[in-house]
Amino acid sequence: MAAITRLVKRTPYFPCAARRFLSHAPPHKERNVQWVFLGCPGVGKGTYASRLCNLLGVPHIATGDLVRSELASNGPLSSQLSEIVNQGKLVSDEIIMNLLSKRLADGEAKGESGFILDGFPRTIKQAEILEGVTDIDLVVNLKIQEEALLAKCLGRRICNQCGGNFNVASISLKGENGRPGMVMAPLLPPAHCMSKLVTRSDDTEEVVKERLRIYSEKSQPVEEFYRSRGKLLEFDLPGGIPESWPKLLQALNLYDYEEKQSVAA
Ligand SMILES: Nc1ncnc2c1ncn2[C@@H]1O[C@H](COP(=O)(O)OP(=O)(O)O)[C@@H](O)[C@H]1O
Repeated sequence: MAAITRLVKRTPYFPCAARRFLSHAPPHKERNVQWVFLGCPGVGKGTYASRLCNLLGVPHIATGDLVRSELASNGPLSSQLSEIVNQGKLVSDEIIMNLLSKRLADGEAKGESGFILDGFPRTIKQAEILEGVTDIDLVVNLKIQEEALLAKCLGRRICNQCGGNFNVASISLKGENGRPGMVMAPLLPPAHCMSKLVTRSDDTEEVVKERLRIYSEKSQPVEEFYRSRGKLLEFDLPGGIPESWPKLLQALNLYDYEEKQSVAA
């Protein structure tokens, strides 16, 4: 992680300069996982990435969270960011690299190692920068049927006290033309969060549609970037968390690992 932090700090967005630091990357076996989660808005990247981070003991670094906390800080970037995010557009690579660099440096100071990145990289340029500074072991591309994405974004609720993510959408898609049906039960908060639920300002129908459009234009090419490097694991979510979590662990060869962890706990 030290190498990526150093690099991002010194050369926020120049991939060529970034490559010079590659030799500082720690040897593969001596470090924790360095994974990336890709997927459309609403697919559940945050939910599954944060569960895996708890299991593996690595930080969950979501660039969307970094953007939202910068926004909430009312710092010099706040009004610019608020305009971009509320239109469903992407923040510039330069701003994202600076926010990420700061997050990595803070984590490094606390002794963090490894990571799961969620929502980054989102453009080919970001993927190239990342490739120039560190080795990504695996990229998980989460997918669900397109019809569910909008409903999942509109149903998303966040507890403004504990930060927990919930979803009030109840999704039921019929199977057709060989495609299986899918049921996703709402993910309801505990009673003490109920009165504190808020909706993200960019989770409106108009903005979600724009985010989905931008995903297919700017972020889908990132899937191909990793596919061509043999790093992409495609994972079709079969339903909600109860069905999907065990299958995801199997796909990642972590099923036994989770059992051992829960026995040890
Ligand atoms: N890697 C990134 N590059 C550019 N903008 C980003 C990036 N990550 C997050 N953002 C900004 O933050 C917003 C929210 O991101 P995120 O929470 O990942 O939402 P979602 O995946 O649900 O669209 C994005 O719409 C975008 O404006």
